Order: sequence, then C-alpha cells, then structure tokens
Amino acid sequence: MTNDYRFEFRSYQRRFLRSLTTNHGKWDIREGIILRLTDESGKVGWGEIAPISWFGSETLEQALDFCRQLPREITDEIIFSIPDELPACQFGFESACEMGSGEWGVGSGGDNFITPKSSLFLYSALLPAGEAALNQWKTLWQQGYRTFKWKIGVNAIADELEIFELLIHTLPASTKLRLDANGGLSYEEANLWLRTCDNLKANPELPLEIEFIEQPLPVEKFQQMLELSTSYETAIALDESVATLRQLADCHQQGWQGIFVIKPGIVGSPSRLRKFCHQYQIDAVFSSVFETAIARLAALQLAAELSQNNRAIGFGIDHFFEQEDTWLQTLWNDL
Ligand SMILES: O=C(O)CCC(=O)c1ccccc1C(=O)O
Ligand SMILES: [Mg+2]
Repeated sequence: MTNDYRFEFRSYQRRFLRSLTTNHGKWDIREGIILRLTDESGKVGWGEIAPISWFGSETLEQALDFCRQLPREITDEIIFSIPDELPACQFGFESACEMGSGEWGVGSGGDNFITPKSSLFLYSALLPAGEAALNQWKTLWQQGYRTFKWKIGVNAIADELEIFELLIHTLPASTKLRLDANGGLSYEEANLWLRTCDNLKANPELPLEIEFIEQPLPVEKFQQMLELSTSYETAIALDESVATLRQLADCHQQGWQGIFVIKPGIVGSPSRLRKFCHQYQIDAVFSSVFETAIARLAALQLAAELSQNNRAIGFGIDHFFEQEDTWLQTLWNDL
C-alpha cells in the first residue's frame, strides 16, 4: 500500500464461546477496534487493535482516544510514529498497512480465518483451568491438537497438583503440556511445581513432556525467575514479563536466555519485532490475545516468519467467537 490512507474505525464487543479463567481473573468479553485503511488506488487494509490492559498493553479507552484524535486522512509517518505506550495500536495500524493487498476473506464466508484441522498439531489448545481439563482434553485431542496449555495458580496448589497427577496419567504419551501460572505462584510454590515437573521428567514410565512453565512469578520477580531458570531442568517461559517490545528488550538485556512468549497483538510494532527476533534469534512461542480473525491472520503471519524450534503456537481455535465469518459484515455495514 502507498503512504496516504483514508482511515475509518469501529469499536466492537464479542463474547467468547468459553470464558478464560487465569490468575488475573475471569474474562468473558473481548473488546477491541477494527480499522480500515484505504489507499489512493482503493486498496483496503484491515487491522485490529486488541488491547489487554491487565496484561500490560494500553487500555481500550486509550486506544479509542488515539483513534478519535487522528484525522480522516493519515500517512505512513503517523503510523510509524505511534508511541510505545500504545503497542496494540502500533500492531493494528502497521499490520493494516502490511496486509493491504486485499480483502480479508470478507464476503467469502471468512474461510480465510478458519485454521485447517490438518494443521492443528502445530497449534496449542488451552485446557480449562481446574479439573475441567480432565474432561476437555479428549475433544481437543480428537480435533488434532497434540500440545495443550493448562492454567495453574487459579486454585489451591494442593488441588492443582492433584489434578496434574491425574492429567499426566491420562494424557497420551506423545502430548506436550504447558503450565501457565500467569504470575500467580509464590516463590515456594514455583519451586514445588518445578521440582514436580523435574521428577516427572526423570520418570521413564511417564514420557509425557512438560514443555515449560509460563510466568511462574509476577513481573517484578524477574531476578528470582532468572535464578529458577538455572536451578531446574524444566524450562521457564516469560509472558507477562515480556508483554511489550520494551519489556522484551529489557528482559533479554538482563540476561534472559529462556523462552519468550510473544503476543503479537499487544507486543507493538511488527517491523520492530521482526528486527529484534532476527537480531537476537530468541526462543519464541507465539500466543493469542484472543483477537478476532483480523488480528489473528496478521499474528499468524508473524509467527510463521519468526517461530524457531518448532514450538506449537498458542492460537488454538477453542476460544473462538460465535458467527466468526459474518461478524465483520455486521460491524461494517457497507461491506
Ligand atoms: O498462549 C496460549 O496458548 C493461549 C493464549 C493465552 O494463554 C492467553 C490469552 C489471553 C491472555 C493471556 C494469555 C496467557 O498466555 O497468559
Ligand atoms: Mg501466558
């Protein structure tokens, strides 16, 4: 796309098919902004601003204020100077520019947006927190998933360790399991989980792989997580700690050599993310912010470009919305 665009935007609210429960709380409705850039030749680029303020991005209101103060005609210069305090806006506008080569499956039943079932082993699916995981995994396995992520730090650790014991004796041997604490464990609990996973790793009768424990401690406990990362076999992945490009660079600069969970939708500028990943070859796992199909497509593009080590991407379609393929027409009634 060229560098002068007509800019339009609409905010949206969409209820998840299944709410997400983490240490941060319960999340039922995704709110965001869909933007459309039309260049002088009439080419259209769609973008999505999908903030998660409780995770480290700007708030929806801050993103709306930014959009409202923009003129109807904007330029590349405006887009590539969006401040770092607005990472979800940086992603939404830049990806609209990059993907400006045509419609997003609009009007074609949105089939561009649905992940082919044949490739679901490349995706990680979220198991519900708590003992519901024991019932849900089989449906996802039958759909084709082979990597699962289970949220911990939601219930009492004794209860979660009990469910974990049942889970690892139930899941097929070839499964990869990720545990995501969302920063909700104490230092002692993190040590207990890591020791438990190391003991499992040493048990030849249970070949199931615990791929990593994600964000065991809160963001401010970086030094403790750095120390834990050298004390156990089980890998640790940072997520909340590296939510934005600024945090990502900071943790890398402070010596993090482990896994980095990248949420393209809120990390910030895709062009700067590419530069960082190419420069430092980090071990990245790409992860959804429960965006709609518009940001999902842009995020999957980045994941395909930047993924290393064949790690499944956290974009399982299990949290999809209703009417995924018609909602854009409903939102943008002149399509
Ligand atoms: O990464 C995944 O596997 C799924 C996405 C996910 O877990 C998530 C989705 C929204 C907000 C926070 C998180 C998280 O990883 O903590
Ligand atoms: Mg996480």
